[in-house]
Amino acid sequence: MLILVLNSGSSSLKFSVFDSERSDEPILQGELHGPALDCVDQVFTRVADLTLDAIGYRVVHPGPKLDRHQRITPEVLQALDAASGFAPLHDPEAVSIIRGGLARYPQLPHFACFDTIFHQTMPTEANTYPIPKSYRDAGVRRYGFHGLACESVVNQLQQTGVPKRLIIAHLGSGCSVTAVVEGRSIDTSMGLTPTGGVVMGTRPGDLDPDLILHLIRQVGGDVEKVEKDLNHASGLAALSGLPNDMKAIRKAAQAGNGDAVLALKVFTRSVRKSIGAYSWLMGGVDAIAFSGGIGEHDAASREEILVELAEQGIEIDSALNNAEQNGMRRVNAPGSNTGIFIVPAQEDLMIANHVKRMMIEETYDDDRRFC
Ligand SMILES: Nc1ncnc2c1ncn2[C@@H]1O[C@H](COP(=O)(O)OP(=O)(O)O)[C@@H](O)[C@H]1O
Ligand SMILES: CC(=O)OP(=O)(O)O
Ligand SMILES: [Mg+2]
Repeated sequence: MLILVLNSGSSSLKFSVFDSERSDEPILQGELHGPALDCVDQVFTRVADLTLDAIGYRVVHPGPKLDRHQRITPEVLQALDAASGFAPLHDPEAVSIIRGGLARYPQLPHFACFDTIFHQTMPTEANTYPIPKSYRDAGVRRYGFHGLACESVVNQLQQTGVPKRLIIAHLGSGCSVTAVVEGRSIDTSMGLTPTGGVVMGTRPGDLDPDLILHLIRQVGGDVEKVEKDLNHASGLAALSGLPNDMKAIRKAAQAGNGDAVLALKVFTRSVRKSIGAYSWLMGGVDAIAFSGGIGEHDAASREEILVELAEQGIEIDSALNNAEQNGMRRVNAPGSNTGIFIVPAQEDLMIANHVKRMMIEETYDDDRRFC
């Protein structure tokens, strides 16, 4: 079964093709940057010779109504259009990519897999905001994102046994920290939207709520401008004055650029605070896993986030942390009570697995209908 997976993140369109009966390794994979529809056209050219069986799309925010990964129908598309305001950096592009896919491959089944599903195990006290009931009744709650990435981290850690109390720091263009107990999300830093939580590439993370009202007043009530500034022009990029690229920001900081140095300090401090809070919440932490472009590749961020925690039993091994390696690996010092892992996010494989499962379930349902 050949499954094309399209993962549109805030800074890239990643694509993979899996031969799902044969291997967990994709037969084709790539990453494109630029306008979503140009990127998706390039993907369709690259896969033109393949006989695809299905397409799976990553969608960040499904809105309040869709509560499972599912086949894309006109009703699902309508719900996703309505949800676009919840994730302005992600959903409009994902929906236009889906429409491009439906137009190019009308005969194929298309499936949407959501970032939120993994976090449905959060207890009510974790997903409830202390705001008036009328808002809560209209779907205003913590949803949590990067769920497919978190699911893939948990799956990969199964090789060595999933630690009971795990914290996942998914640090990519968007960044989040998730507390996981026995493989299930119990709390996560992103909230109603993927703009909240820890500091990110172009997003600020959590802010004083009245700060946002203050900004809106400051620009004469122009909500769209503030929304754009908070999603596209904040975070590491705003503080450093550089593009949203950790490699460039690190290089500038090493060359003595004070704004870049401050940006990195604000970023690593916010992730460290979030890890600390979840460790306290769980009564301790057995393992910390870093994933995402920064989490996987930026050794300095990992080191800065976990510096001087040896007394708390959390100690990174500098040589292991700086070793040029790929794949899942353990980088804690031998004496560290807490395991420290680098785990590549495999959102694409999770989507392919869900698509395969949904296709099998649909066949089974069809069989039953024929009985
Ligand atoms: N080798 C590297 N060293 C440091 N940072 C890296 C490296 N590779 C990627 N990154 C950073 O990872 C971030 C993008 O993460 P990624 O997970 O790919 O993004 P997306 O959220 O779009 O999926 C960028 O800040 C990028 O600079
Ligand atoms: C939810 C989110 O922020 O995703 P990404 O990191 O891919 O932009
Ligand atoms: Mg991503």
